[in-house]
Amino acid sequence: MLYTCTLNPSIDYIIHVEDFVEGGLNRGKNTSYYPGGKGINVSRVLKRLEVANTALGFLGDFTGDFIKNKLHNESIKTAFIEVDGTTRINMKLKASDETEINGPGPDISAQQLEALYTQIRQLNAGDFLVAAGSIPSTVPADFYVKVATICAENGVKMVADTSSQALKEILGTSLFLVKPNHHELGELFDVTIKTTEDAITYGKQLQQQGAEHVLVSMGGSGAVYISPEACYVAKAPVGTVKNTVGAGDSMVAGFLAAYTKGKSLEDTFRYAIATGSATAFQDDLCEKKDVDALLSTIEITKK
Ligand SMILES: Nc1ncnc2c1ncn2[C@@H]1O[C@H](COP(=O)(O)OP(=O)(O)OP(=O)(O)O)[C@@H](O)[C@H]1O
Ligand SMILES: O=P(O)(O)OC[C@@]1(O)O[C@H](CO)[C@@H](O)[C@@H]1O
Repeated sequence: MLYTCTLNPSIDYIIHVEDFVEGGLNRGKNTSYYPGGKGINVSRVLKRLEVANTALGFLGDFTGDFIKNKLHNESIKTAFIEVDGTTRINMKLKASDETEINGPGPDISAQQLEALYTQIRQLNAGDFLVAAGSIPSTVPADFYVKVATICAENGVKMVADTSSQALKEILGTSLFLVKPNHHELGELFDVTIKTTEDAITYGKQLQQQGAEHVLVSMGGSGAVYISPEACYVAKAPVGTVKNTVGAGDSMVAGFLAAYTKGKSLEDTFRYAIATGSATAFQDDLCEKKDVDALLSTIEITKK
């Protein structure tokens, strides 16, 4: 079974503003509301790629209900723990640049956190757990370390997509997949990643520290994949970019969908890139047909 865990879900409120003026009254043109948060994005894309999964994490109040209802409408199983505060609304402002304002999220009590650890302890060997996104300020900073330890003890394959600080802390435990973008990878080693060669060099160091599969995403420049067997590089397909929010999460979902369906590692990488880019070319997250349409355009080089 596949599970995702989002400690701090969000409604992503996307608003397009022409000629944005800081400090002035701006009138938005089109607006959309999507269930968001990194793990939830992974759940939604996995479902669209026909992979059943269950979304875990914390939700509260009317914004939490919105997210739960949307996920149920998409036939995604959920086992969220209810909290007293209000799940956040993250604003994604589309003007000449993309600006994001992510809220802090509701408080999580020690009992609510313990309830989540109990759920994670109940996962079985061979299950996958995608733990993704920021840690709310009321959750101890060692959350990912604890989850990685529980997963390692129980044979659960953990996928981590989080900040470079949280990633730094879990290195050394056995992880199935990590997917930093090139900025996060650079922060981890206090360097600037400029080229695919740099990404391979530092991605290999992540692998030596316990991550079986390492994907380094590089936005419109594509990605690098350090597999247990070889390194692969791919350019991103060319298209009209509409919304890159969730492109990285989609890449993780694409990787897991292909991997769990038994594709070769090279084809798994191809599917991951296609899924990330298919989302970048849509307003919402991609559908399977969008991914399939891009597959033949992706060239992979083995390094
Ligand atoms: N401008 C783009 N054009 C084509 N593909 C893109 C573009 N931006 C992102 N992608 C695709 O999505 C993948 C992941 O993108 P990116 O490196 O931006 O992830 P990220 O920083 O984790 O994103 P996020 O946190 O918003 O989910 C890329 O490897 C690429 O396949
Ligand atoms: O504040 P965090 O948890 O770091 O990131 C949250 C978020 O920006 O990440 C997703 C895109 O990856 C969005 O759906 C969501 O708004």
